[in-house]
Amino acid sequence: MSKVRVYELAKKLGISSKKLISILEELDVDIKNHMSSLEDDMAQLIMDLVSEEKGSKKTKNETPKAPEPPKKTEEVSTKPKIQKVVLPSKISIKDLGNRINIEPVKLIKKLMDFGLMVNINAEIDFESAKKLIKEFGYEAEEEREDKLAELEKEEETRPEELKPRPPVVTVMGHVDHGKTTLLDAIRETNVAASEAGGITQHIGASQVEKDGKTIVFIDTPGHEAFTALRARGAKVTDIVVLVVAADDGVMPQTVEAINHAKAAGVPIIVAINKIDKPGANPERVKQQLSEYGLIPEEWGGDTIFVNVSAKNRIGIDTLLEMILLVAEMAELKADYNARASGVIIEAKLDKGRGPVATVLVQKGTLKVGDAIVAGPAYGKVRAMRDSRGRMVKSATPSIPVEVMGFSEVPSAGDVIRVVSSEKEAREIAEKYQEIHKEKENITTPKVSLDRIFDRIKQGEIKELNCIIKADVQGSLEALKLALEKCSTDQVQVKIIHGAVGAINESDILLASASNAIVIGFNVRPDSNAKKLAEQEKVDIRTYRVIYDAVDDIKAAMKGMLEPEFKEVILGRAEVRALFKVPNVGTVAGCYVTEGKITRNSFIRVIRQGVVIYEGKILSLKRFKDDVREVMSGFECGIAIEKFNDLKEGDILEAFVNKQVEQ
Ligand SMILES: Nc1nc2c(ncn2[C@@H]2O[C@H](COP(=O)(O)OP(=O)(O)OP(=O)(O)O)[C@@H](O)[C@H]2O)c(=O)[nH]1
Repeated sequence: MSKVRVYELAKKLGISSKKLISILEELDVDIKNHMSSLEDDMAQLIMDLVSEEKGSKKTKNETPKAPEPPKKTEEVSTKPKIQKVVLPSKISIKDLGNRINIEPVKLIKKLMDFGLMVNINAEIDFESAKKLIKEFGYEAEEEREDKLAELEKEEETRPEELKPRPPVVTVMGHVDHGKTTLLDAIRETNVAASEAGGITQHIGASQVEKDGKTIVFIDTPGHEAFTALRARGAKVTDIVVLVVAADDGVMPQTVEAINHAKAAGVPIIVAINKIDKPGANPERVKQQLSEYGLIPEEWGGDTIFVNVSAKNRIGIDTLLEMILLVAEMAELKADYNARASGVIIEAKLDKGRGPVATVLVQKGTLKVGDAIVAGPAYGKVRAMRDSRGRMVKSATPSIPVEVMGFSEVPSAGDVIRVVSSEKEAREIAEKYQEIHKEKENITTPKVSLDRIFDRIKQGEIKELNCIIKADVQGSLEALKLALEKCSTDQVQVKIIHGAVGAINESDILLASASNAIVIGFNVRPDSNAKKLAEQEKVDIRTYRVIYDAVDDIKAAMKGMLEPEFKEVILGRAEVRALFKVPNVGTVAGCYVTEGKITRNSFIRVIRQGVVIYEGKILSLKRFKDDVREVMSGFECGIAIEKFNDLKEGDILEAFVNKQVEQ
């Protein structure tokens, strides 16, 4: 089939262009109108889908969920038996259909129910394939050629072999509250006299000793780095030290850090810093933190607070003692004799030494000479250095080491494993590369409001995690309460983070790591957050009325979310100058930074991430002429109906509401 226009295809299929356009929009196909051309394979897919739909309407007796009869059965049985199939770690929809003798179009439709839009040649991973064919009465087993799966199986814990391991600590807190100074203070006070003058190596994590016990600190402070690793599936940190400056108190990033640590289920120790300062008020910090559930022991809570001055090296010893205490209570243990594995904390290409990576061993003992694999990188441990720069021959659980000998630079968050030979390491790395090089790598969709109901039904979701960002504290509190009240017996709505301000990258990372949706009330995502959300497949919903948000959540939980209108963002422009024009009002001289602005679009005025007005365009001009649209890279004059309070630097977001056909 050659290229075909939308209206031609609609005619061929005997449906209206409007209906076809809505199908295409469902499939995320980028089309402008009924004159747009479609690629061959897309046209073919639509034809298959529509004819399948028509077919299934005719044959009413067919129950699509019933298991297909097994292809070949040795014995004749009356009950449909669950068929086992062996599948590779990646398979195309087409091949999968062939293997289980089910038309690929049926598989595509089922995937659409799961929220995945794919074409017939798209490859899905084993887990997705397994879930998919389960719907058709098949059970999938992964092909044994996947050595990683074997290794993972082998990694099952042997409780009798577990021995205590050192805690791994991440320092978090608001900007300038003293995270870096505190880490420096900890490292310096720990350098033994004999080593004085010895330079601490920054390899990504540092090891310090206290009373003969070891504590490991992650060198990059902050909750972003912590949650980024977590979003990649790596759980590294055992304890969070939350630094709060005694003269400044709880600030927005203090709250972010608390919520990121809580979402990860990691215990928090509070270090009230800068107690040397004249304005220091540790009691006020305790009071403030108690509002976030961090209640000091003397007030009947179970959070440990330590007063410190990172600058004057006061309280550091006590802090270390408290870390050891919390670690002891957490009973951190690992099997020192298991096959070694760990997480890459940091990696780089060193001019002289080639790829080097800092590894935090989590299990077993990593030794020089071990064959290793981490994502696409493999090799043999040539040499290892500890955080003091000393060459070491082995590294036990929790101990950070810089490893040399990788074929290429692995990524932070990759799991490193020891395997039996370098050959095996190479094979596993090649397999990994093969799987990951395809662009159409399907990641499991995170929670999306549209698909909530399906996932509730499948028992996948018991808690609906939400992150709320709002323009003011009052609306934040109101929305929190209103949403929490939406909880039902089956699903609990849980607000894992709420704050005032624009939706930022850290919110998206937290959502990704915790499978949460992000709700913006009168605020918008900044552009980095928007990009990251697309990449991480995080669902962002923005509202201007609390009841709309509540209605949507309720409807999604009942499987009745039927948005009548879908908002489509056309573009953004930045206000660069303002002019007062008689009979018109304020005209903003703008520069279109993204997409386009059209005369009939709606405009949203955003100031520092907060939506301050929504309305219609009154006039759109290029020089003296009224124009229908202005593309990105051009300047224009915009006046907004009934709104004159524009300021330089405001962002004007143009959008239209498209009706979604039911
Ligand atoms: N008086 C006093 N000043 C301190 C103390 N700790 C840190 N500071 C100062 O506070 C400022 C910020 O400290 P940093 O350690 O850079 O803070 P940070 O939290 O790492 O900051 P970011 O990395 O920017 O987030 C620096 O000027 C420090 O010298 C302290 O205990 N007392």
